[in-house]
Amino acid sequence: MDHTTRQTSSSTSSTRVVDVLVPVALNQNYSYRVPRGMELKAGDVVCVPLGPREVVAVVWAENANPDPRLHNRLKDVGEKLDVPPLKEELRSLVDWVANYTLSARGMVLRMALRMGENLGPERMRLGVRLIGPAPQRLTPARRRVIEVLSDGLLHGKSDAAREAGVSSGVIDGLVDEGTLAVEAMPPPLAPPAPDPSFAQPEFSYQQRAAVDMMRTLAANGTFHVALLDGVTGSGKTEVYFEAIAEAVRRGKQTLILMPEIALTGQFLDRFAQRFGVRPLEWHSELTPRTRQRNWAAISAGEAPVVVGARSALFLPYADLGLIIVDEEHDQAYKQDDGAHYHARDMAVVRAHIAKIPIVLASATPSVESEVNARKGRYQRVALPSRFGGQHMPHIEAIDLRRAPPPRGRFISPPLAQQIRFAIEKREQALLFLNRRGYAPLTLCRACGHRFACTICDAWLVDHRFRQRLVCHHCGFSMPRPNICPHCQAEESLVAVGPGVERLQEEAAVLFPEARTMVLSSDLITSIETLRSELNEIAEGRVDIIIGTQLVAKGHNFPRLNLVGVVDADLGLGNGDPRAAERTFQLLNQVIGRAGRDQGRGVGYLQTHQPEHPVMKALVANDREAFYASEIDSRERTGYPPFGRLASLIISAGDRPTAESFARRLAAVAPIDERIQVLGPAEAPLAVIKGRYRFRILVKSLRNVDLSEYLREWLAAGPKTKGNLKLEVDVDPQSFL
Ligand SMILES: Nc1ncnc2c1ncn2[C@@H]1O[C@H](COP(=O)(O)OP(=O)(O)OP(=O)(O)O)[C@@H](O)[C@H]1O
Ligand SMILES: [Zn+2]
Repeated sequence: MDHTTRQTSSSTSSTRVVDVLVPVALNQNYSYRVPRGMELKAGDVVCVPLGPREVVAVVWAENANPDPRLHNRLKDVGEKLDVPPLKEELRSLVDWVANYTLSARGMVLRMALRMGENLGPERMRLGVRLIGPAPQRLTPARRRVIEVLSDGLLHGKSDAAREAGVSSGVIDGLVDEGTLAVEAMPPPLAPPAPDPSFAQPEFSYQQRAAVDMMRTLAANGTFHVALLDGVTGSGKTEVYFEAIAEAVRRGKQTLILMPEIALTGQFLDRFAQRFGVRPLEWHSELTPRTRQRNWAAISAGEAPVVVGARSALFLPYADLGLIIVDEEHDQAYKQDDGAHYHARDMAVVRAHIAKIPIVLASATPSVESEVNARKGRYQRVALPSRFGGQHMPHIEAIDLRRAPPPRGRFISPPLAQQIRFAIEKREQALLFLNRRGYAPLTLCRACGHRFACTICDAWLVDHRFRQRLVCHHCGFSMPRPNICPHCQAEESLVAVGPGVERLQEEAAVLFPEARTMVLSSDLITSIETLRSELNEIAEGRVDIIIGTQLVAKGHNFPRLNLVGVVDADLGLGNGDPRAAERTFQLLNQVIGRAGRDQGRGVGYLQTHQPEHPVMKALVANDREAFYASEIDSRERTGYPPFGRLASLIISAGDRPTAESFARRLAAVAPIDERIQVLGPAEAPLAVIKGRYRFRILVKSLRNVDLSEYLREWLAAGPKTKGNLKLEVDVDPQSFL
């Protein structure tokens, strides 16, 4: 951002007052006087004093009737920043999301203002150029530098040092000798815009119909929701690229939301193959400087296509014309700390406010989107078969009651046999287990002592690679002791149950010649290393991939034909109303990694309940059966989308305080026959980080304004004091 041209306040103030929203945990606007000579309108980004600090904030409205008695106590707007104003469309979104989720408006605004305002101006980059003869004392290092610069062009100073393999001191020495000259580097050129005609693929007959719908939707440019519902490997990405191409042709910006940044690596390359350049990225791993540049490019309209994680939804696009939500069913779209919002749902809201089209893409749509498509509220764009004549994977259940693995092992004999065949055919196998670490529980064989977190209601998970026992809820960790702390027995501790690290150990014993790789979010050191590991897999340099849900979605590994789900029952039966949906989606996604390129994909589900409707639907490749039964049961029980839910989570440093507050709150819930208030009940995760937790579940008919009901209730209810905390989660995804 360029701060060089800005208007600063003059000492004399007019009587004009504006209402400003500051990005802190506050709901209301603050009034500020407008210094004489400063032009301000709604949406302008300003600096204002807030207590002892100056904060970047946004003018929300003119205050036509300021209270004259307050006038002398108001502070002046400090300065107006030279950035484009936040458009009406984005301000409405901030208000809408805050109102719906009961979050402070300032906290929602904050997501739009991640512009890196405290970084200061960019440092000028210095370059060097060869201008004079070689010096008398010509060391090998100096010779290498001269060689690198022999083209006579300006090279970045640090680039030149790196290329020549020397320290910057060697370069400075050559500058002193008059061999090289230092010059300022010109500012980096903006990357070229994506070229919509760069490399358009040939589409199959089935894809062509979908592509036509995508182009029409993007060309019409009005609010419209399409559900791009295509089986894994059907070419959804290629198809929605055509909507993007159309938006680019029309000079509009596109936002592509992805549930996880882990997925974006291969995606960036595929995008570049289609459009000639990579899109701009937006996620939490960007360096502050890149974030600053990208924010500026997005708000100036210089970024035609942005791919990002959920927070990218709140950026100030100059001219947004299309939103794509990839893997729309993914629960990672729900943010559960700070403002609780669902990025897919809020993306539909943004599209509606901005009057632009939106595409929700998935092989296993959420039940909500599926119902919307069935009712005709969303347009279904279907790709029912895979691209290039590839078959859908064949799925079989392995009944663990009949074919159990040997004691202390987790891979059943039939699955081991299939992995062996795959390796012999020089194909890859993926073992999927959604459990990080080595073992979910450690206990003492002598006294039965189980290692639990001291401040959470959770077992400590054994992480052998890090050699620690770790709490997955608060991050507490300790070395794995040699002696039981309870009975002092030696060598008595045993790992119970599998995690991905333990599976790798088992795979190494079963298939000693195979190259294995574990992929799990806790083992990722940086997004770059993850991307290179995923590349290694794609290039076939790994035989057995062992992974958590990190590998389940979106990836394209050409040599992978076998997927073994080690514990298909893991996500079922935990009391979560969405357990069946989640399990169906996740297993469908992970098995969908198989057989995408050549050969037939197969998936094996190790399960204790092969007769469960989810397993039966997967084995029969009958998604209709799954949706029919799930939709029917939601309708009967009044669960979303046929009814609405909200959670109130009350926590405190001690149990009685949390419980009594929760009871008092529940007692004053307004009576409404359309609404049920369930609880309070102790949360399934009763203690996290030393905080005792209770939950109240609110369930209503579909047509009730649940947010408004909650607001009235909370306004009348007891106030939180001390370390009591009340969190509101509208449309909860987690019930823990
Ligand atoms: N028209 C096409 N021409 C060439 N290749 C294509 C075409 N359509 C799809 N493909 C290729 O088929 C593979 C699967 O496509 P893609 O990844 O878009 O499917 P998808 O539906 O997004 O899958 P998933 O839901 O499993 O992530 C990719 O390698 C893609 O490049
Ligand atoms: Zn803990």
